[in-house]
Amino acid sequence: MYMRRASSLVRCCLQASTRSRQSPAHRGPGVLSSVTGRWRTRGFSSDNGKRLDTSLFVPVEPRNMESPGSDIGAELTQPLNKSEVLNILNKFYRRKEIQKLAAENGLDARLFHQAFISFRRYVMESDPLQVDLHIVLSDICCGVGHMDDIFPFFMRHAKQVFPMLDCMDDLRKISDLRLPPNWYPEARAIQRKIIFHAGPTNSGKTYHAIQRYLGAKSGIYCGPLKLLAHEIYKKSNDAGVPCDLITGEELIHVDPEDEVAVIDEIQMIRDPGRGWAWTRALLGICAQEIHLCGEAAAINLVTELMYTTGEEVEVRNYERLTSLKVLDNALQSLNNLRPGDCIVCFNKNDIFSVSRQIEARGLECAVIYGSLPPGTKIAQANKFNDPDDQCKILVATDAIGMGLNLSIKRIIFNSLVKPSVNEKGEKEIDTISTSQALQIAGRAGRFSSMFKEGEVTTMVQEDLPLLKEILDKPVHAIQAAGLHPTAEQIEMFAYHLPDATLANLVDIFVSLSQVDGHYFVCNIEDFKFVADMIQHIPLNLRSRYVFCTAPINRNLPFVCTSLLKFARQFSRNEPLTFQWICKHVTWPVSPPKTIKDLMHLEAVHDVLDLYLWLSYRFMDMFPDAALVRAIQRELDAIIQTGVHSITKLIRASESRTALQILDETSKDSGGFPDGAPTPGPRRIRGTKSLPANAEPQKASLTSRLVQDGLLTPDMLKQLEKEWMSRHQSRGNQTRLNELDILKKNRKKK
Ligand SMILES: Nc1ncnc2c1ncn2[C@@H]1O[C@H](COP(=O)(O)OP(=O)(O)OP(=O)(O)O)[C@@H](O)[C@H]1O
Ligand SMILES: [Mg+2]
Repeated sequence: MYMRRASSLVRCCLQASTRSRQSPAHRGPGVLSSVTGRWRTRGFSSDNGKRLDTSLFVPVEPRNMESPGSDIGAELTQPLNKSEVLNILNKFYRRKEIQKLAAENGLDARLFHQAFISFRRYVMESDPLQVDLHIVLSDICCGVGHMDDIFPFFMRHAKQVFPMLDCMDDLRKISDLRLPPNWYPEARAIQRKIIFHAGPTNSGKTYHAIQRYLGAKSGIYCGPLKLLAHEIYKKSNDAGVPCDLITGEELIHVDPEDEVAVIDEIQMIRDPGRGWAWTRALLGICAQEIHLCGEAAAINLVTELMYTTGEEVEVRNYERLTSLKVLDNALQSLNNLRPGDCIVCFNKNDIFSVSRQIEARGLECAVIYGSLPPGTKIAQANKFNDPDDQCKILVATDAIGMGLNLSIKRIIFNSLVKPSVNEKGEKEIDTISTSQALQIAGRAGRFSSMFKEGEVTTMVQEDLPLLKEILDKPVHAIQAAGLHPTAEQIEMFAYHLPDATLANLVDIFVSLSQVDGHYFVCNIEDFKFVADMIQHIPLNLRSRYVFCTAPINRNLPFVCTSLLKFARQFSRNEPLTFQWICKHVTWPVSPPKTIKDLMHLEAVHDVLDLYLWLSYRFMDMFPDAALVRAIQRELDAIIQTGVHSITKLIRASESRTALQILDETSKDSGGFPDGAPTPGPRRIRGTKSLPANAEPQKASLTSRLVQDGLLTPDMLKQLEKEWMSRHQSRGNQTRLNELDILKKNRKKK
């Protein structure tokens, strides 16, 4: 997220490259030597000690090499006996010397096998066979040649199947990420002053950096959360210093140099998914003064990185401005809530469930989670912050977890486990880190708020010792900064490997890449996901790369299919007009009636965000940004009213959910799994999720069964289990969410 002090919105359009590409295979096989001993190149287990994953090398269908016309080989020698040739080839494959030689030429066992299969097929199926190879095979059949003489031909073929064998040195050079500072010559051309504002949460780091930003002639602020960016945006405009707001993770290059740049929450540089954006900002921003704000754990790394740019770092340390106390008692019951409490959950379902229970106690609460539009988040935050508003409880995800200034007295962790994606791109569920816990806890007792002392605790007593343990752990110094291959690097890779898909290119890139100890390559799963999704759409590489870096949530099917449609329309060179996008999102939209409607509207908001993000990059093809921004604001307002009465939506969803799930269950299982109902209680008592006014004659089979008392709680549980296992594989996230809500509500009963 970037904020720029300038009067007009800054835009950037990446230029599409039209450079023609030529595959190494087109350059011809070169001169072959039949002296096998001379076929030595470097192996792949590589100079940097890192083993290349050759499973990423996707074989390419070899191009037709035989000369047209008559079978000159047969005329010069004799026709080949195919079964004899097959026998020779198989022996060739099994020879230890050949395997060793192949390995020395870059073919590990896997590649050797794949290349051989392809070579054998080529030899057996070519008619006529290349003259030189025909002669060599004929000599071997006659006992005047040696089997090893096949090797050069085999290697020539292998290089066609795996073109990267021929350009490993080039590929290694391109993917050498050991000097990232050199990627930003404009920034290297100026001497920047780096000031690091270090300290715990709520110590005034951002405040001091922003004071300088406000005083400068021009400036840029970069931060991790939309809500935080809005906070700064508002502060700036309130102070009479106009500024613009740009969202999206990509650093937008603009020509003029700024006087001041603020990069907030610099410790995010270690983030396995997004760290690269901080590295890029730190190394690439052209400003006379760069103000970094964040945890002291980043000081050493930043100082080391700045040695390589020749820039000195001035560290300013801050102390916490207010006290923060970890309580000895958990909240235990929502009956113990007090004004100024914020319950932090790590998934949306818990948000809905908790807010519903709070409302059932006659209390009003504000709700903030990541996928809400900024306007809605701000409205909810304002409502909670407003001393005259009766809404004094906040239920939020860690969307409030960094840098924000809210009127929170006490943070209550609903749980301490959070799903995340690790360095390898794998999903994990783990307890939150000390840094995350400190950041979230640090929202309590903000200096600027009415609560000058912060408190932190958990929902359940058993979690409290763990919270204390997490908070007491030292935050280790950050070791490495994230990197991401640039468009230029990928483009150079594509030049050498024109037949590889973009996802395959980045995989090979990451596998080959060399980084020094100060950096790591961020996980690229989201990038690859989009790359695979749009692979079949004809796009030039630059445009394809831009689409792949679009910040989308790949768990939202509507957003993913929208990106796909955008890319398709783009590839046809048909501008995505306002009418087109309205039709696509079926604008105008109705206010949400259920949580599912709300989620859909959030996804529509994301789609409009995507449009705007792409419009910065491709102005001509996404020409109606102003109009889209206008309907996005309207949509934000519609979502705001929905969230305002979120508990009503939850209630509506609950009653629908029960029937929907039961319907689904009956459809999927074809009625009862065992045929006859088991004996037991005749009625599910207090199942509030069934509508009281359901008409028996119109209700679904399952709801009638429930009403007739033929479905017992145990049977329902069993059905749910089966339904879950059937649907899990289909990734029907919304339904599962709804089911979760239902289950939690039943537990309450
Ligand atoms: N010297 C000051 N004068 C007035 N207000 C201040 C001062 N220092 C900090 N504040 C206010 O205190 C609050 C906390 O400060 P700030 O947001 O800068 O903390 P931080 O160290 O950046 O915290 P975090 O690590 O959570 O981002 C803000 O509302 C800020 O405006
Ligand atoms: Mg801050």
